Amino acid sequence: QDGSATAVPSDGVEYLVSTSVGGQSLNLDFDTGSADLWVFSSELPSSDLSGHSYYTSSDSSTFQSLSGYTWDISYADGSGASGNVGTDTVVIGGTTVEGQAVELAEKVSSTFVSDAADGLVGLAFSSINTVSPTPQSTFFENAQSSLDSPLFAAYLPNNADGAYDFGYTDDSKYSGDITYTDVDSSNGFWEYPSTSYKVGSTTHSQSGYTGISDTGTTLILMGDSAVTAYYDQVSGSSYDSSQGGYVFDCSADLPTLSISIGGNYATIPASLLNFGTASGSSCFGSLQSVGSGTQNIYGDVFFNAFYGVFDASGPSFGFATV
Ligand SMILES: O=C(CCCl)NNC1=[NH+]CCN1
Repeated sequence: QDGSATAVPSDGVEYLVSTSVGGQSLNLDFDTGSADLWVFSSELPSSDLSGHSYYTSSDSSTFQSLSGYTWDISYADGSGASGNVGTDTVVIGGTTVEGQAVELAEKVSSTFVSDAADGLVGLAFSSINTVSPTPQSTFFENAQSSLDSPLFAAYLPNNADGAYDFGYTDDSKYSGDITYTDVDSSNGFWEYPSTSYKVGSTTHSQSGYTGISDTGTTLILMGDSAVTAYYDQVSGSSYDSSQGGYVFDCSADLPTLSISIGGNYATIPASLLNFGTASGSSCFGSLQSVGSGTQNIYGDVFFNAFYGVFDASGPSFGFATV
């Protein structure tokens, strides 16, 4: 059954979706860059639970334990969590999955304790699900057969309520056409070639690079050559290790950044490339370094500008202007 769930921006870092797990409501972070559905649970130390809603399996009449199953995930930003596993009924918007693998946290890293999310819904491919001894399917994979089309879409406008649509694309949320590109899911991500970019109107190549569409990452993370090329065009910008990235004067005139998605450019407006005040009159850039490797990560700032369509037939990824 198709449906749409509201995604609420939370302290500018993520978008949370109210989700029912065994009849218990939790605010979860939908993450197209990972494939585990995990929740804060009553098995955590009580000191980790303050400020969070959490799942208590013994309060759910539909919970079934998966005896001996465990999970342990580490994210690219260094955060992580681990615990045990069961199944329960999960409802998101109008879409229900019975027997969904629900990963109960027994441990979470400090970032999650201080973060608003009560857990994550992984929407990447189950080839990277961390459950042992048997990787589990994602909510989307389990829901696919009940959807009109095997796709979901992310609508995450800047500083405003957005949505995740399941089973259909909603043309009231974008303008123009949706441009699709083939996805290579061999690494478990919604990944595609991303071999060039533009800083303003100047084109640069980044041969061999790919991009990953990742709603679980906040910023746009690219290779150091692209980041350097961009901030070379922002007078007064600098890398400030104490702030953890590139900063510039808040009055700086920023160029646009166009990223290639398959063979097509998506242009991020300059306004979205200023992530906001770092300290005093210095502002933090929405473009930062991904570090090593050739996989760029296109996070929520990308989705602030583009409606993103994740289509399992193909698979393919599509984008359209918000
Ligand atoms: O871990 C990544 C990067 C995958 Cl390429 N994204 N997902 C996520 N969830 C929490 C922090 N980051």
